[in-house]
Amino acid sequence: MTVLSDPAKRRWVAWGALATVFLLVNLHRLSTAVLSERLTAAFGTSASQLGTLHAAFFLIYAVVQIPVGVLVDRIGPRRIGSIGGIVLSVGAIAFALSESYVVAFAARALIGFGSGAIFVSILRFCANWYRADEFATMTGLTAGVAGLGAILATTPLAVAVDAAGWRPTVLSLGVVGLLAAVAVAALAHDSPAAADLEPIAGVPERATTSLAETREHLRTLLRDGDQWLLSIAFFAGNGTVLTLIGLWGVPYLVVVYGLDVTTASYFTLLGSIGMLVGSPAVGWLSDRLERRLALLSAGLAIFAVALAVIPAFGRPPLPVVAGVYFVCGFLLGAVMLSLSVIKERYPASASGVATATVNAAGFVGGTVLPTVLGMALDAYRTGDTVEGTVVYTQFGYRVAFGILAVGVGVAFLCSLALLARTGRRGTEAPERSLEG
Ligand SMILES: N[C@@H](Cc1c[nH]cn1)C(=O)NCC(=O)O
Repeated sequence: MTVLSDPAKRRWVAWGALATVFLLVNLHRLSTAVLSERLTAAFGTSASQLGTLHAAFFLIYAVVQIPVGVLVDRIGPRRIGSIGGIVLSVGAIAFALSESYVVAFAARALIGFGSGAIFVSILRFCANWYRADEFATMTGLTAGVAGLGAILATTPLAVAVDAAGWRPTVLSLGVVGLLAAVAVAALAHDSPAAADLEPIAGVPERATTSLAETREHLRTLLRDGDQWLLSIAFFAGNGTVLTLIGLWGVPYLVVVYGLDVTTASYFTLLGSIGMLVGSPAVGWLSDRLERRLALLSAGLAIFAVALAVIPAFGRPPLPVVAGVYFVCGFLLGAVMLSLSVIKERYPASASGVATATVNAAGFVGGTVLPTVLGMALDAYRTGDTVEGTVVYTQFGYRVAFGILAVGVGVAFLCSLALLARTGRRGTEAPERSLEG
């Protein structure tokens, strides 16, 4: 048997193609920090226009999650994943060639639109090609790819942009994306049977989902208390990491510790490294221990306590801050278990829409929390700027990080409520549940 005809090997090649597209998603979504000066020079953007360009991606990404989940269940991850890859790559090419802010904005929106299709397609692909007790590992590995993308979007992207210019760099990413999307179409069939391969032991063949079934799944999800608890936990956990690593983690260090932006960004890099290692590690542990909710709860408890160190002390020693950033990135791995929990609460035919619903909440968190923190910090402006960063008082940052710590604390309480509800119900999940 060759790599392509052995289903146990073929799934890794196909996952690799999907993961390559997801790596590009993460590079694009976090690229604005490195590109900011060039974009300002190219389009004459103001700070708020640049912020809008960046935020538009996250908003569109969150909005398309549930429709993508529905489509992935009905049409399959191969078509939706490859179309998403093509759309985001065309968006990247258009962005690289754009001559005005309006065109650049539309192109960036297109990148967000196509990108929104990728992660949920990968999860549905994994549900169709991997056993239930491999799902958290695969989700964690995929989330680890996001950590790698976050790392590549820093110094490596800056080096490439310095060497080749921003337009050729983004153009090249677009071309690589097109090739990866073609690889997805060629390799990532919806199931082993769809690829004319033998079934994989322990992986049932999935039927496609009818429109009536999809409607019923959506109705059930809307009324499902477990879904809301998981979505709140994911809103706070995922939103906090996006806020810390993506926005406010650097200005806090610049203003409160007087670090320069480059040194401060090493700390957020530690957070991304935490994400890269923590997501696969926690996913793997969850599959080995056959525990989801207990690990989600323990992870959220440590996450909340670690984060609370900053508001509690205001200016803890720098190695402690480094540890906090790393731990927050690492424990995103525990937060990602929410997706395995919701998948196992629903029949296989709903795995796309179920995971998409919770993932959407995480990206609403990534859109709302940075703004909430910005509003809180605005109440504590000093009127000065350091290295182009607006200065807020140390107390302002204590309030801001306090909001995040309380949010993750609420997520922890949600996980406890889920544990209690699950304990009361016993093992009732329609699909195989790893936890009673
Ligand atoms: N690991 C997350 C992405 C992330 C980065 N910072 C905070 N969250 C992930 O993979 N999420 C799923 C997705 O759709 O990107």
